[in-house]
Amino acid sequence: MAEAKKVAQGNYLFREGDPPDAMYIVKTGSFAITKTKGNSEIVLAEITVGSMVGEMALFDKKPRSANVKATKDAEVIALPYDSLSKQMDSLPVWVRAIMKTLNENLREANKKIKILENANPSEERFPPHIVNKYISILNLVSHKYGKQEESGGVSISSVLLRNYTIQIFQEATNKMQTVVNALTELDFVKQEDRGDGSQKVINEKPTELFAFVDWYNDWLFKQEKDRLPELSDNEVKVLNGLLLFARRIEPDKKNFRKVNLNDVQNDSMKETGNLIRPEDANSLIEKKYLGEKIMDEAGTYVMVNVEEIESLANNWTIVNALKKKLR
Ligand SMILES: Nc1ncnc2c1ncn2[C@@H]1O[C@@H]2COP(=O)(O)O[C@H]2[C@H]1O
Repeated sequence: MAEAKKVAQGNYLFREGDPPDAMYIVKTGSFAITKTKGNSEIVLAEITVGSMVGEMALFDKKPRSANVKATKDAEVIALPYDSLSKQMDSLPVWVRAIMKTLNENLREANKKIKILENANPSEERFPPHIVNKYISILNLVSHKYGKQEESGGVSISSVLLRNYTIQIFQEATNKMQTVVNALTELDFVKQEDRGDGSQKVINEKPTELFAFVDWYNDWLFKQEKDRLPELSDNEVKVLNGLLLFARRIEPDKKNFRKVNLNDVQNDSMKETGNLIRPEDANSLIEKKYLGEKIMDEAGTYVMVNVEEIESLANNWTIVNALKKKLR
C-alpha cells in the first residue's frame, strides 16, 4: 500500500492546484510548503523528517492548497488516499467535521498570508515597528494563555500563536515564525516538540521581552530631539566593554564612575575579546551615552553612569541582533 518516492532538491513533490491522490510522510530530507505569488514563492512552512504533508485533500477532496518543494534531496512514503478511505469511513463523524473545519481555517489563513505578504522585495520585510508588533503578539498571547514552566518561562502552543497572529492581528504567520526563530537564537525563546507532532513556544524571559518592547516602542515614536540616537553594532560593543570596567569602580555622588580609558585599552582585548581604544568612546560621548572625557597627567578618563545606560546597552544589543537575523 505505501510506496517510497524520491524527490531531488529543487523539484516539486506536487504543486498548488494539482489533483490530490495521496498523502506523504517525509522519510529523509526536507521540503518547503509554498504558495506562488506572481513570479516568486512565499514560504508558508518548512517540514522535515517525520512530518506529514498532503493530508488536507483527504478530508475535503479539494485541489492541493500549496506547492511542496524539496529543499534538500528527499525521500517520502506515499499513502494513497484510496487505501486510507476505508479507515477514514470508520472515524466518528465529528472527528471528520473537525478535520474539515481545520482545513478550511488553514486554507483561509494561507490566502490571507498570500495577500499580506509583500510582493515587492525592495520593501523592508521587517521594519522596526513590525518587529515590535510581532514580539508584542508573542508577549500578549503568552501573558494571557501561557503555562508557567519550571525554567521561569511561560509556554504556549504554536498553533494558538499562529491563530492569534493571523486571525486577531491579521499578520503573516510565516513572518511570526521568522521572528520566533530569531528570538530563539537570542535565547529569549525556546521551541519544543510536544511529541504529538505539535510544538510549543516557551517565552523564557517574558518580563525582559515586555520591557524591551515598551522601550523600543517609546523610542520609535519619540521625536528625534527627545531621544538618544541609535547605536551601531560596534558602538554597542564598546559600550558593553566600558560597562564591564565601570562596574568595578565606586560611583561618585552623581552616580558617575570614572573609567580609565588607558587601562581599558590595555586590558580590553583580554577581558572582552575586543580592543577598545580611548578614541572609541568619542562617538558615545557625542551621542550622550557617556559623560565627559577628562584628561589629566594620570591618564584619560570617561564618566559612566552604569545604572542609566545598562538597560540601553542591552536594548541596542537586542535591536542590532534582531536586525541581523531578520534581514
Ligand atoms: N500553512 C501551512 N503550514 C504547514 N503546512 C501546510 C500549510 N498549508 C498547507 N500545508 C500542507 O501543504 C499541503 C498541500 O497539499 P494539501 O492541500 O493536500 O495539504 C497541505 C498541507 O499538508
